[in-house]
Amino acid sequence: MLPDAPSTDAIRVESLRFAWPDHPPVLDIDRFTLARGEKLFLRGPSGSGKSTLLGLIAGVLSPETGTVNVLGNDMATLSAARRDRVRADHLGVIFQMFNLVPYLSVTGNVTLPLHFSPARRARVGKDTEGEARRLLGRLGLTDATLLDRRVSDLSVGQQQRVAAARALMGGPDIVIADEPTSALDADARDKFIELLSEEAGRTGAALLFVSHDASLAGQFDRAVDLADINKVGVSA
Ligand SMILES: Nc1ncnc2c1ncn2[C@@H]1O[C@H](COP(=O)(O)OP(=O)(O)OP(=O)(O)O)[C@@H](O)[C@H]1O
Repeated sequence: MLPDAPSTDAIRVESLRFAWPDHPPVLDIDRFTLARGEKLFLRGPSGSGKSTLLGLIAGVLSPETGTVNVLGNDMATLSAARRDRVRADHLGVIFQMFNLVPYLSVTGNVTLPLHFSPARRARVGKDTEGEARRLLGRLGLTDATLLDRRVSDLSVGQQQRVAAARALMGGPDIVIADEPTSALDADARDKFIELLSEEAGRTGAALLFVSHDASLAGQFDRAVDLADINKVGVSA
């Protein structure tokens, strides 16, 4: 695979419009950027289009008009295979509902991205289970007896740490977190963001953290309100 074109932006969205089929527009954004290595907080109320924007950035949705550029790649013009490759090699996503594979162990879930990305596997080296243990430890899951347990047996807070370790596995350039802290109390939430941010910083990954909770903004380099960049108003 050819290297991605150099770009100072990790994500650059320009003149983006998107509507779900048979619905009024959800997003109309002139410009939105995430710099490489930047830790950005994106706030917006429920239903304002945050997950939709993340779907466009990840290339699972296509804009009606405009461009979504990820690490120099215009996602809409890539072949489906190339888009999958950009996603697998460069993006680590913590989903709202975690999307862990329930029948796999903790280690099996954390090492999963390596099966889809030779680039990420190469960055980790041979000891993939050791790296899974290290990441889980850094995120506060230090109990070694958990590693072989099915993720469905874990608490929500523990599952969240597994999801974060999976996103960070193999040093992606961009870590995207879609409202992953709503199940946690304030102390656990702040600690989780601190650890996630530290670990992303260690590898120079950019962090895009999305939430409705404005009180989290102080933990990031920069905060953006979706309402300030999206020309489609929220009626709710
Ligand atoms: N698959 C879909 N088909 C049709 N409409 C959708 C679909 N997914 C989301 N929407 C609509 O798009 C709008 C934005 O939803 P989205 O999930 O992006 O918001 P959000 O800000 O992430 O909300 P939340 O914080 O509750 O997750 C909502 O009006 C929603 O009903």
